[in-house]
Formats: sequence, structure tokens, C-alpha cells
Amino acid sequence: MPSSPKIYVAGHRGMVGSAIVRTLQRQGHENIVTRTHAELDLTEQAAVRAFFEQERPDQVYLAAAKVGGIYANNTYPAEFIYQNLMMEANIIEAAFRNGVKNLLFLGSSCIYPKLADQPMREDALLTGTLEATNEPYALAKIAGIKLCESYNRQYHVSHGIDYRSVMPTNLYGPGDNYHPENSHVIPALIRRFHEAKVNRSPRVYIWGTGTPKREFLFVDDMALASVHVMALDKATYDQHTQPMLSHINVGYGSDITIRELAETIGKTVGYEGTIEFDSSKPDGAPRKLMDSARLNALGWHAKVELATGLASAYQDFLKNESART
Ligand SMILES: NC(=O)C1=CN([C@@H]2O[C@H](COP(=O)(O)OP(=O)(O)OC[C@H]3O[C@@H](n4cnc5c(N)ncnc54)[C@H](OP(=O)(O)O)[C@@H]3O)[C@@H](O)[C@H]2O)C=CC1
Ligand SMILES: C[C@H]1O[C@H](OP(=O)(O)OP(=O)(O)OC[C@H]2O[C@@H](n3cnc4c(=O)[nH]c(N)nc43)[C@H](O)[C@@H]2O)[C@@H](O)[C@@H](O)C1=O
Repeated sequence: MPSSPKIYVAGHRGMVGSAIVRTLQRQGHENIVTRTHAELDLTEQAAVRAFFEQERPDQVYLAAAKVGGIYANNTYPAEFIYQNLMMEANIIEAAFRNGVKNLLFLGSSCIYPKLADQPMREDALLTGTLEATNEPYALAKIAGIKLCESYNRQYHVSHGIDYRSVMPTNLYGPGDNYHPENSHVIPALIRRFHEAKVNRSPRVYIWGTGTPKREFLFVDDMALASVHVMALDKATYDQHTQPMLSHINVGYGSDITIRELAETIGKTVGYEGTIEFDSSKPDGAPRKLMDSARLNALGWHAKVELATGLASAYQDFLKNESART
């Protein structure tokens, strides 16, 4: 019986990384290696090389990144482009140097042009101007896709390299970042509505106009998609990602306006005040619905509906809030 593969999950304490670890464990994988940020700073090339030389994993899930919502991206562009470029370059290069044949890189839906046709297909990449609020982060993610593609093109035949990229839509769920400013919209609004309920505030302000639309995928569905794509044999995977397309979209399949989302989160939390919009804050991309037909054809579909996922996310917030206070 071959021993189970040694799997390195980079970013294992993050929302997606922790979901990938629990999904792998549920599927019987026990040989999972991790390092915290304090133990291994992935922007340090020598430290990353030493880690891979020591551990020599068989598979890598690259779920570590500098991540944040529209405000964080807009406020810290240098950190977003530099740290993400360094982490992905260090990990992908050290993985190759140490014989790792299978790696999964997590990109993002913001790699696509601001005004791409909706829903956005994988071949829309690099066909137009990016959304300004997260362009540095998006360029780092595009570089990550191209790193995987380039190592495959140069080293697949000689070294069996098969590095894949998944492009998640907006994600939410247990382990999310609830920072009031730097978070994404769902955790930000869960926290804001909860605090408004507790403090009996008469109104809650939502950023922007409420008119943009977003697609939201529960993080455990994203983890299942990641493990599913990693496990696909190469011929099947290549059949659905045309030769020059190495990345594959992972979406929920439908989107809603930020206004509808805010109303739904208000109900989930049990807030009874009024919702107002602060149009001094940016809207970002008007819409970014993913076309996930390729991944659907490969046998994965999202399962968790928004109302169910939001209830789970709120419970996670409450559990962590008691730990915070
Ligand atoms: N959340 C979302 O809506 C979306 C996320 N994605 C992508 O999914 C992936 C995971 O995102 P998510 O789980 O939400 O992000 P999180 O911020 O929850 O997790 C990121 C992880 O990376 C770690 N990390 C960051 N910098 C370093 C570093 N220099 N060295 C070592 N570890 C580091 C963090 O550790 P620590 O906190 O200790 O610094 C954290 O554990 C990312 O690639 C992200 O771009 C894509 C689309 C949407
Ligand atoms: C996920 C993906 O895409 C991210 O971009 P984004 O989708 O624009 O991220 P967001 O979740 O922060 O905003 C979604 C919408 O929601 C509105 N909005 C209202 N009120 C709040 C609010 O209180 N906080 C936030 N963050 N947004 C709010 C906000 O104005 C915007 O219209 C990248 O940052 C990047 O991280 C990436 O990879």
C-alpha cells in the first residue's frame, strides 16, 4: 500500500488553508505538513528553500497570501503586490527545486478585466484593463498563474511538473478575517450588523452605492474544489483547460447586489434598524460573476447556499468574538 502523499498546505491557519486541511483530514490524509507565519515567513527565499529541502513534500496547496478587501487593497498596494509576488515565486521555485510535481495555486476572480463580459470565462484573462482598487494584487495573481504555466511548459516533459491554478470568486465562512476595515464585505457586515444590534444603533452604513453585484462561495465548497482539481489526472484536466489556459474558475454560479447582501446579513444577524449607503467609499468592480462551466464539467459544483453559509459564518463570528473579548 503506497504511503499517503506528504502534503504541504501553505497558509493553513487562513480561512481557505484551514478549510483545505480539514477537507484533506476528512478524506483520510494524515501526512499534512504546515508552518505558521511566525515559523516560516514565505517572503524569505532562503527560508522557503530550506523548508522544502527539509520536508520535500509530494503535493503543495498554495493558500498563503496577503489578502484583504477593497479598502485594504486600495490602501496597501505595495504590500499586496510585493508580498504576494514573493510568496508565490518562492514557493513555486522551491517546490520545483525539491521535486514537487503537483502544486495548486490559488488566484482570484479579480484577475479578469473590470468590464469583462459576464459571466467571466478563463479566456478573458489579459483582454482588458483591471479594476484599479485591486490591480496590484491582481497582477501578482496573474504572475502566479504564469509561473505555474511556465514551469509546466519548460519542465513537464523532463520533470513531470503539473502545477495548476484555481481562480476563486469571493469567499466567506469559518476562519474569515473580521477586521472592521481590512476585511471583505461579508465578514465586515456580519461584524457591523452584530455590533449595531448589540449597541441598539438605529442605522448601519454600507460602503458604496449597493449596486455592484458579487458572487459568494462558501469556503468549504472552495476547499472541496481545490482537492478535486488537485486529484484530477492530467489528461482529464487538460481536456477542459485549453492548452494555453492553465487556470480554472471556481464560482457559486449566481450573484446578488451588495444591497441584497446587506439586507440578507441584517436578517441573519437579527438587526432591525435601517440600512444606509456611504457613497464616499468605492464600489470596485461593477460585477464579477465567474463562468465555472469547465470545473462543473470536471465534476465539481457548489453546494452551500448563501443563507446557510451566512448562518454558519455568523456562528463562527460569535464563537471567535467570545474568544476576542
Ligand atoms: N477570501 C477571499 O474572498 C478570497 C481569497 N482568495 C485567495 O485564497 C487564498 C487564501 O485566502 P484566505 O484564506 O481568505 O486568506 P487569509 O488571510 O485567511 O489566509 C492567508 C494565510 O497566509 C498567511 N500568510 C500571509 N503572509 C504570510 C507570510 N509572509 N508568510 C507566511 N504565511 C503568510 C497568513 O498567516 P498570518 O495571518 O499569520 O499572517 C494566513 O494564514 C489567497 O491566495 C487569496 O488570495 C481568492 C479569492 C477570494
Ligand atoms: C475577493 C476578491 O475581490 C476583492 O474585491 P471586492 O469583491 O470588491 O472586495 P470586497 O468584498 O471588499 O467588496 C465587495 C463590495 O462590497 C462593498 N462593501 C459594502 N460595505 C463594505 C464593507 O463594510 N467592507 C467591504 N470590504 N466592502 C463593503 C464594496 O464597496 C464592494 O462594492 C478584492 O479586494 C480581492 O480581495 C479579491 O480577491
